[in-house]
Amino acid sequence: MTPEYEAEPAQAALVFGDQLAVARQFTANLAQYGEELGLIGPLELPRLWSRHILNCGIVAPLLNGRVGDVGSGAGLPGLVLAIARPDVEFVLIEPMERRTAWLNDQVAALDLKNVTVVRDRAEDVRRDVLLDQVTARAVSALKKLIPMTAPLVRPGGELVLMKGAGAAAEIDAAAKQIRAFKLHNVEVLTLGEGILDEVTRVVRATVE
Ligand SMILES: C[S@@+](CC[C@H](N)C(=O)[O-])C[C@H]1O[C@@H](n2cnc3c(N)ncnc32)[C@H](O)[C@@H]1O
Repeated sequence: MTPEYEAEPAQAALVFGDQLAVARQFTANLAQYGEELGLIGPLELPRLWSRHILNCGIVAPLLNGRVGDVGSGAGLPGLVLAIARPDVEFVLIEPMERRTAWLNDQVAALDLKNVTVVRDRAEDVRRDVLLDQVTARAVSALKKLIPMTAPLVRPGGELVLMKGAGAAAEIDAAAKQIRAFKLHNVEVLTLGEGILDEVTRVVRATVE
């Protein structure tokens, strides 16, 4: 039996459009198996849609081409974004076997044609094909995250890193890494204002 979890908010239709049924199925699967598989804590169930699914889905319009998601874990944001944007190709990079097994199961269960799961640490991923953009959420502070993610991005591509209210302070603390990895146009974007109950912040930067 699926444990009780947050009822679907009205904003879900706005964020996922004609992909809503797939997003709904993924959310139900995460509610059913997420705690047992150690992917989410029990406290997340009452805010599964608002804190996790919508918070990730709102990033979808920023993406294009071939996007890597570093440290996908339960599929946040990588799987959610792949659901929202079937026209974009996603590479989910996650070192933990239990988590890649979950990600592969969900790709099959949801019949997603635009997702590849790579079991590896970001630092060890083969770089023969560079990505147009890289996303990450809750993996590490920016000064550690930049060296992990920027080398995966093609020249002119972007980092789109989900961050909390401390995003600007993290940018200040990462000044050295921003210079070393030649990031430009580093900005904090606030997404979902007037739509979501909790806004989403991303640090977006262009890789030289
Ligand atoms: C706190 S979890 C966050 C998971 C998911 N992004 C989310 O927002 O719920 C951090 C994830 O990053 C992964 N991770 C840690 N170090 C990594 C690395 N060097 N390369 C890629 N993934 C890594 C972990 O295995 C874990 O799944």
